[in-house]
Amino acid sequence: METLVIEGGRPLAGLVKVSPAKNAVLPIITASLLAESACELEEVPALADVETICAVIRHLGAGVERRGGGLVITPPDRPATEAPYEFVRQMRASFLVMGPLLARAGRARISLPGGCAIGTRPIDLHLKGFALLGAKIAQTGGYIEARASALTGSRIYLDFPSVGATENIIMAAVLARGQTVIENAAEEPEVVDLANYLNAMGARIKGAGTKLIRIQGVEELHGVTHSIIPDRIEAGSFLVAAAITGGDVVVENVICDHLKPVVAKLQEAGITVEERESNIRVAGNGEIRPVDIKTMPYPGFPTDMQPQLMALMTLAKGTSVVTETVFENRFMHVNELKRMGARIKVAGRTAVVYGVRGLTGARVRATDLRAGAALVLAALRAAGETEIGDVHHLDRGYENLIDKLRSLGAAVRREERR
Ligand SMILES: CC(=O)N[C@H]1[C@@H](OP(=O)(O)OP(=O)(O)OC[C@H]2O[C@@H](n3ccc(=O)[nH]c3=O)[C@H](O)[C@@H]2O)O[C@H](CO)[C@@H](O)[C@@H]1O
Ligand SMILES: C=C(OP(=O)(O)O)C(=O)O
Repeated sequence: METLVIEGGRPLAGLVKVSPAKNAVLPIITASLLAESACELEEVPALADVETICAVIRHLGAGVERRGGGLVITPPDRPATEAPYEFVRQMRASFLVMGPLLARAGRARISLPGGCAIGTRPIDLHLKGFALLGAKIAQTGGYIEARASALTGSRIYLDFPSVGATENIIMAAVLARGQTVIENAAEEPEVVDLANYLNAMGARIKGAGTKLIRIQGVEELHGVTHSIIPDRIEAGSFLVAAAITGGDVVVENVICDHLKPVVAKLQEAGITVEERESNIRVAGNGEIRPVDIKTMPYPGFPTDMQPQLMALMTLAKGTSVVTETVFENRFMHVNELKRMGARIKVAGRTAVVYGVRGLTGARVRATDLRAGAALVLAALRAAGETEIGDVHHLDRGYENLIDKLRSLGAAVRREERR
């Protein structure tokens, strides 16, 4: 088993550059299937999830080529229409090919994504949207099959502002006949980046970034060159790394607006945060005040930063309450943090974190991507050595994590251990 071994207790210092956003690049890669000609993405992070989505669209007939740090995607004239279990099992976001395939090929057969460590994660809202656009949906043998001879614009109200459903419906609707209106749409910056990409390709999407998105269908889309927004969750994770170690770090390549809820919580916790045009400096002074956190859809506090903030709160001077409203089971990191000396009690969707004076290194296991990030953060501050198992989860979403942490002075290495 591959593990990360971290010798804690070193304040991080220096400058770290954030990579392009995983959650923006994945739908953008699938949206490239909608174009009639090649698309170029200027900088694409080397992440396991990016490899997976590229394998999916290659399987569908697209050409995908690395060019420098970017990707050139040549969409197929007639895409294959099936995304098998092997891909969707590896990564749920593979389901984001369904919208483009319905739009381009009029049919799609995609393996039903299962639940995962953070929740059951149904796809009912995606399917409701496709059905309202005129698709016939059936489920057989663990696959969702959707067919539509022609999609027609419709009014779609989402019961919850699901990021994936908003993106998948946008991608299905851009080539539909007439107008689609998505109400209670997700407002996440990654939805906006996808809409900007599609609009540059010739789509007519208005209102992305608000709760009401209007899409006027067009005949066809053409290839473009696009640059992906910075990863706000990677950025937030480094901000917490500086805070938890009492370090002084400049996090470069950020859009400050996207980080408002995270920065606000760090400031409330007594951490010095200086926001500049494209970077944020964080200086921890060793003392962390307790803060309460409630995860919400954007612009609320992001669920993808909840485990990392909880790691910080384990060392606060007092008690914090963390409420997870987006996913029903996103507390798998709690027991692992407890192995390092944290005091946390969970009741339903609420965790009460009683700050302790210090954490100690231990053998722990990453159960998912952000749970893994929380353990890395705790380990950076803990006394002694922490060994984090199942690091493949971190490879999904943190590009060059070890090099970036080392450049800030962390003692971290990757090892094969039993
Ligand atoms: C690749 C990607 O971008 N992943 C992000 C995306 O995931 P993802 O797009 O899967 O997250 P959603 O916004 O769809 O999910 C939010 C909530 O809605 C529920 N739901 C969703 C769809 C549906 O059809 N029915 C339903 O009930 C989910 O179970 C969950 O409880 O947004 C999440 C919420 O910000 C982030 O944590 C993920 O990092
Ligand atoms: C939950 C996450 O990703 P995914 O939706 O791909 O599981 C994440 O990035 O934290």
